Amino acid sequence: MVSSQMTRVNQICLDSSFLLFRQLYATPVIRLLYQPHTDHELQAVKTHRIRTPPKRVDSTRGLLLDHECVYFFQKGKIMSFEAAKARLETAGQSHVLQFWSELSAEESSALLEEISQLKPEELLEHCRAAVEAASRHSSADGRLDARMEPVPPEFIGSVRKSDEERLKMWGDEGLLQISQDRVAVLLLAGGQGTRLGVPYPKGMYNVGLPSGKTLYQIQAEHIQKVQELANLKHGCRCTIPWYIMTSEFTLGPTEKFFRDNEYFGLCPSNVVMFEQRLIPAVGFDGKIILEKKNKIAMAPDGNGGLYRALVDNKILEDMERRGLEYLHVYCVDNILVKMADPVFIGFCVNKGADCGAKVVDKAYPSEPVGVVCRVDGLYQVIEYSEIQPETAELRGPGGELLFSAGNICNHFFTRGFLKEVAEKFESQLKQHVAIKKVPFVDGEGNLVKPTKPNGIKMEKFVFDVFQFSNKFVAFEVLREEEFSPLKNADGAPLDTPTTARRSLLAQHYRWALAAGGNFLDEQDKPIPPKHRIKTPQQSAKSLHLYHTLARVWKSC
Ligand SMILES: CC(=O)N[C@H]1[C@@H](OP(=O)(O)OP(=O)(O)OC[C@H]2O[C@@H](n3ccc(=O)[nH]c3=O)[C@H](O)[C@@H]2O)O[C@H](CO)[C@@H](O)[C@@H]1O
Repeated sequence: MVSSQMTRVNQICLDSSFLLFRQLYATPVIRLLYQPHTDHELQAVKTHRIRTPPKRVDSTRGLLLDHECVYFFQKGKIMSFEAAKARLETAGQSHVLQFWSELSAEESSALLEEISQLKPEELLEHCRAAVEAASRHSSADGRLDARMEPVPPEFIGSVRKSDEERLKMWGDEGLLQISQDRVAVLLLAGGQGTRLGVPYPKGMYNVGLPSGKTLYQIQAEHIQKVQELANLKHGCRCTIPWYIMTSEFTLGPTEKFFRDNEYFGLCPSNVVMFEQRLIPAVGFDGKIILEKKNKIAMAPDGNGGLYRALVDNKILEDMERRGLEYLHVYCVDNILVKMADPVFIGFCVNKGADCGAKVVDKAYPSEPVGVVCRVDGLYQVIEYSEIQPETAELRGPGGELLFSAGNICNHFFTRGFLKEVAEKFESQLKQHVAIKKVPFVDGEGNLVKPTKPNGIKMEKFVFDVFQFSNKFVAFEVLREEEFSPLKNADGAPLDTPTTARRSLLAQHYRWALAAGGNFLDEQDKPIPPKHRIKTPQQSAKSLHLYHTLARVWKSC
């Protein structure tokens, strides 16, 4: 059995170091401490005839060698306790190993694995930047309000203000690009969804529709429908690949959910899941927070972690290999999201944009959506948590909100632009700071749930690349057709499962009416069209537009 007094703890690579190790030490018996679960590990077990453990499954990734050394896999690097110690010392974080002597073999290997993913220089810089950002956070220095200006109207396309012919032209362009396999969608699904409060990824949520469909299923079916429309119009068999960015918290359950549901009819090779990085939470003293004796408090690096994850996981190469030129990036929780929307894609392509954002008219000044605007002449989103209430309430000459372009986290990027961002600008992306209550272990190893904020979490935002664009465009869409986010649990006034469900049902009701449908009651008597299910923002003008859009989609 594993001795807790380990003499050596090392980390090896399955591909080369593993074999080297076998030759050097001529170790006859190798046993896994956990059930292999990735293809890579299963393959290694077969190739190297590693003895798998009895039914005991550990969360650690370790190999037990018969002379009481614990080795474990980690992407080709070798890490010993000494190396980990040196690494942490360089970064001023030696306290991470303070409980080392108390850890079991499994616990220590898990901690080493975590440390092996942190580069000392980056860690040092991360902790320094976190403390600096936190001190700026509480002062007014970093505020951009005084330098904000609205997006000039000529840079905003609008469903509301465009005639049927123009919408059709954009829709046709979008479908043409889709039919030529040049368009993919990318879902940002690495967030922890803390506000909704469910222990599984948000995309698996069922808002209580009569069909019982989850957000993931609705999205998968949407992809299929757009492919079908393009195929019908152009007589082709096109594919819209679906990239899904997850994090350590969401990858496993998301993969399983898709497998269990047979990818909702999509071809698994066209659903590409990858993981964004996690970064440590930092205390106000610049020290990494330990959430367990052997576990650093880690969180995803924000949805702007996308750009690093695209490189880490070779997604841009995958796009190039598939001949993809345009990417529609969106967030997981908007039940009305129109993925690969031909009108939006066509609009952006037609304008020669390398970067674009869908927006809706903000419903009220304090609505929790970012606003698309310009700061010192560059396009930017100022997040709802970073704008001052006085600025959000500013009004133009006609009484309309000055900063009304509400970001709905629907972005268009060309592959060329993403490549440029990844190569040149990723490291310049702004770090946003959130001061949070982060549970931690105290010096005696007791778990403490803080009553006031004690930790700094740093995040990058997906829209912070707008400033690097050569041609940015915004596209205003109808809220009632395209935006109903699921953020909070039922009981909250807005953005709940109930509001999401109602929005989708109301949309389908309008579509049925627009298509000439009638609704019958239980006695088969026609029910007069009900306008009371309209969402508050609906107007007679937008009702007209549903009809126009329905016609455009039908004719595409
Ligand atoms: C930073 C950002 O985009 N903010 C937008 C986001 O705010 P909001 O605060 O709602 O952002 P969320 O935290 O829900 O994240 C948006 C999306 O990013 C994903 N995610 C988040 C964190 C992470 O590390 N990895 C990751 O993939 C989430 O899973 C989600 O799909 O949506 C609102 C509309 O609903 C917009 O008005 C906000 O401007």
